[in-house]
Amino acid sequence: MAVILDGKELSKKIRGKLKEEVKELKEKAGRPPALAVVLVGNDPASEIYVRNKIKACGEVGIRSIERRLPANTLQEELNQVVRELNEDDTVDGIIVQLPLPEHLSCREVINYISPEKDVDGFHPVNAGKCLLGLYDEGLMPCTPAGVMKFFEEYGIELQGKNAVMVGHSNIVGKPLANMLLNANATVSVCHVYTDDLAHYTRNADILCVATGVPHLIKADMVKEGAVVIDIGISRVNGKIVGDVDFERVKEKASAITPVPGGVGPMTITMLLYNTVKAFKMRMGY
Ligand SMILES: Nc1nc(=O)c2c([nH]1)NC[C@@H]1CN(c3ccc(C(=O)N[C@@H](CCC(=O)O)C(=O)O)cc3)C=[N+]21
Ligand SMILES: [Mg+2]
Repeated sequence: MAVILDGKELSKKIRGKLKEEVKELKEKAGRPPALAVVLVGNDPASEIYVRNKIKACGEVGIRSIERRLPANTLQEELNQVVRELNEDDTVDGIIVQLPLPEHLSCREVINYISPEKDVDGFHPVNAGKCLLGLYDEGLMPCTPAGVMKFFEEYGIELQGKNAVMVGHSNIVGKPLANMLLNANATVSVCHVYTDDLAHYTRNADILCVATGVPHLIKADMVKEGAVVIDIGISRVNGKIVGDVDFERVKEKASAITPVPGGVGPMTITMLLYNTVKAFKMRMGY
């Protein structure tokens, strides 16, 4: 049976350390690190995610600012809100909760976020630093960074391993594939158009899946002893499920992340981590 990679437990450990650090930083700077969350419209899932992020900030002592805008906000108005947050010296991190209403461009607003406050790591400047492996010089996207923390924490070797990334989104698949490559894994990137997906996944020592297709990965698609990272999150009949058939795959894998309780909590933990990092970089600490 596989080792369960526990994102709640690892989050607790990292958040505990962050809380201590925030306390010291607050004394030194005379103010705490601050995260601004911009939420456009009232998508119920986004409301929950934003609430969870704000709660997590409170738990480690990060100040949070919620900027709520109506669903019919114009692009120019949204861009303007970001510009104001860029100029506010007491704000260290800015995120614009996705997805945005149809008429708004996320690419356009992300380009307005000052790269040093881009705690989602979505700005092209941070994407470039991620590509180059300049992790310390910028802010890395939270979900891929959280996955890399699992490998670190559990001593999972990447060098020379066959790593397969299923999913090629800009926020997860591409940056995570790139981080695995920077760690000297041999990386294949697959996606919904891949012919014979199982051919790739069966050869994976490290299998990362971020497609949003519930239970796409069945046990017969997984190599004995593989490390399986499930980054999918869907709701099926009111139940949260990942992209991996957890119950069967866990019998075959050597390590696996559950959904919920795996990558999800680590995403929020890395958002807190990035906010503290942005604060330190901005203060010159
Ligand atoms: N600008 C922006 N940045 C994001 O990082 C971002 C976003 N927009 N839009 C939505 C997605 C999704 N996302 C998740 C974060 C945590 C959990 C999480 O903590 N999940 C829990 C379960 C939560 C539940 O019960 O629904 C878990 O997996 O255990 C899930 C999903 C961040 N996103
Ligand atoms: Mg076994």
